[in-house]
Amino acid sequence: MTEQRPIAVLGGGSFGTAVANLLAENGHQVLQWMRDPEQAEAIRVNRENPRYLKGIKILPGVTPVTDLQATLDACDLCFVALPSSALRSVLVPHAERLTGKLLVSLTKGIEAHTFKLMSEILEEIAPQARIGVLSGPNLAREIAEHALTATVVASEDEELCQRVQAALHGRTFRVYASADRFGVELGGALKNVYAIIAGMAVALGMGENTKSMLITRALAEMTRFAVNQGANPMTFLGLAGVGDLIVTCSSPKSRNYQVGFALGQGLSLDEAVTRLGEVAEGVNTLKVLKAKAQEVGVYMPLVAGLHAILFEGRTLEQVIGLLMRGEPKTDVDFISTSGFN
Ligand SMILES: NC(=O)C1=CN([C@@H]2O[C@H](COP(=O)(O)OP(=O)(O)OC[C@H]3O[C@@H](n4cnc5c(N)ncnc54)[C@H](O)[C@@H]3O)[C@@H](O)[C@H]2O)C=CC1
Ligand SMILES: O=C(CO)COP(=O)(O)O
Repeated sequence: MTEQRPIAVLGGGSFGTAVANLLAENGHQVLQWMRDPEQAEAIRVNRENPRYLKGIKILPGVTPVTDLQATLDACDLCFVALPSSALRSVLVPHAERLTGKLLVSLTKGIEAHTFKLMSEILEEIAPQARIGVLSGPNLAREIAEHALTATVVASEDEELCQRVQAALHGRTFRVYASADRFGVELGGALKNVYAIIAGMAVALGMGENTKSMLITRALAEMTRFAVNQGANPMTFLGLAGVGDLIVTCSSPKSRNYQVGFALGQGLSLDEAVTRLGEVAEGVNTLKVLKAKAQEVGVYMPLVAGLHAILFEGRTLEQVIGLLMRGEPKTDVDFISTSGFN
């Protein structure tokens, strides 16, 4: 299935640029929309996005554009790689143009105040659009450098999944399909919080046992929350769950991990975010997730602990003490404890 019309990628950051290049590599004409005309002009002239993906050659099939209306009119398939804080405000003025389009969110965040995932916002803005998400262990720079990578496209709309697979499958990029849009998207949003904790642990010189404990307990916590919200826990065993959790909690290339690392080095949250200069979705997700977990009564000690350090004036030592001395629990939530005599 070849796309007859150009494909849109909304967002001029690192992930939008990496995905635009992948599509162009597969022979598609890509309109990459960004809000900054100077950035678009620089990419047009130099074929590089120096602020967000320095050193990566942007292929001729990618055209940087700044007219969102014209971009949406020209395309049927549209990937949305905007920060979660911007997605709604960018698209609301163009709601009518989205009817019938295939909108695929690449954004891994949760909206403050509404607790909506990005595809839910898309659905609300454009009820007549066809909606999907793409999520997985997908560091933008590694994709751009052609590291072998896999991801998940998730939608109830099977044809949408097939079109995204056809558009993105390539020599170094493999796309799996899932019908569990909610679970896939939730996994991508939640793991950012734990990447901050993992970065912090590394900066503090903690060992591999600690990292493994963190990742595994993070998975337990994420899954517990997801099940409470109605998601299928099995999805968390896939690329968009444990896969993304591993890469983001292990890689200094992850921006959330970098924020955590800077915090572990003693920087304040503001300093850490400023030093990064890119989107770290986990900071906002932490705030909304802590409130939601409390509201629905889901036990999320790692989320509560990081929140206490960043926003409630607790010290790391106090939080570690509380976590390690917490009452004994069973290992895996979803295995019945009736096996004990
Ligand atoms: N970079 C990565 O490795 C991956 C990122 N993602 C997700 O993709 C989303 C976008 O992230 P990145 O591209 O990495 O961010 P980035 O920090 O590299 O770039 C953000 C881009 O958004 C633009 N932007 C900010 N506010 C805007 C607004 N109001 N209107 C229009 N454009 C605006 C900025 O100008 C910049 O071009 C995030 O939700 C992230 O979690 C998902 C997978 C991998
Ligand atoms: O989502 C990502 C990898 O899958 C990218 O993570 P960061 O936003 O932390 O860089």
